[in-house]
Amino acid sequence: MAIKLVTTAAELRAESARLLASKGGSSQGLVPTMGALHSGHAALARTAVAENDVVVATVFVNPLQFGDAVDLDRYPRTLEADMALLDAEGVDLVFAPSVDEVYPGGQPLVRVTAGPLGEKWEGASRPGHFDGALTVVAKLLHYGLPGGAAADGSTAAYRAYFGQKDAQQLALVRRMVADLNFPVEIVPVPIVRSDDGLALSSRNRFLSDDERAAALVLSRALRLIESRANAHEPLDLESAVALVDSQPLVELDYFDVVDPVTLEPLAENCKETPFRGEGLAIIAAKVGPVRLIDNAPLFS
Ligand SMILES: Nc1ncnc2c1ncn2[C@@H]1O[C@H](COP(=O)(O)OP(=O)(O)OP(=O)(O)O)[C@@H](O)[C@H]1O
Ligand SMILES: CC(C)(CO)[C@@H](O)C(=O)[O-]
Ligand code: BAL
Repeated sequence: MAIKLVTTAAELRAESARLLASKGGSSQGLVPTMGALHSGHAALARTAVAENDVVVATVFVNPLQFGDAVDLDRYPRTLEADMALLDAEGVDLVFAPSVDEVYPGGQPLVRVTAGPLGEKWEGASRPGHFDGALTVVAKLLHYGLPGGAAADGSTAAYRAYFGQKDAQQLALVRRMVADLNFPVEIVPVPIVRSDDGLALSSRNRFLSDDERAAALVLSRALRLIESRANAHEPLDLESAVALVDSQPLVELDYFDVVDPVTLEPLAENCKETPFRGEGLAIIAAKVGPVRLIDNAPLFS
């Protein structure tokens, strides 16, 4: 394997500086993950490798963003397989720190607050989740800063890659980077799905065969809304909700069409009259033991 594993911030900076110097590189990409990698993560890594001279992936299951201790304990940890997947995509470095490395004094006293955008949708079901996620993303973005400077004193361009599957997380990361002037470009990567439409997620492995089959109703409901938007028809959310509700193994949490930046619901008249404009259809549901999220951008 060409890929190298580092576990401390000091090693990461030194290796990043060494690689940028040896490749004569002028850009570094960061791919933050919680591990248990699948083809969705591979797409993030592939995009980062195509656009940067040096690519760092991080694998860290962040306790701060889990409200539920059971969810944290059972979160899959598969570092060896993760390294092989990232190596195959051409990633240079994997940063997989311990909890002590990231939070040496225990839980941090000072944290990032996600604000009102962090309290709706996923935030309403997972209180504190986005404060925890943004706090670690802030730290990861700092860890992943390109090491060293080129001989002419210039520093490398810096990009970080996030999946559109976690649309609220992406919107919040963009706000944090804009509001707090982080020197990094945030690059969104489209959702990767199974052939049958299910959005890939590390948690899908906890679905039974029946639950997995039932979970397909999420992407089907999104496709319904998407086809109506494309045809400039009224979105008729009620009938899509009824489709989800017809599936007894699926417990719907929310389904709405929102502004893609603010995540505020579009006005009712935008949903009830022939659709024109831009929106994001978002859905979350519990299927058996797993909370699933999915979304679809609408342009018309
Ligand atoms: N199917 C997917 N398509 C594109 N990006 C994805 C997909 N799944 C995850 N990602 C992105 O990968 C990054 C790391 O996500 P994470 O490690 O939480 O994986 P995950 O599969 O979303 O896990 P879980 O669903 O269990 O939270 C995030 O930016 C996330 O949006
Ligand atoms: C961005 C992230 C790696 C922070 O822990 C996590 O929320 C995730 O995997 O989406
Ligand atoms: N992919 C989002 C991280 C989480 O579910 O905690």
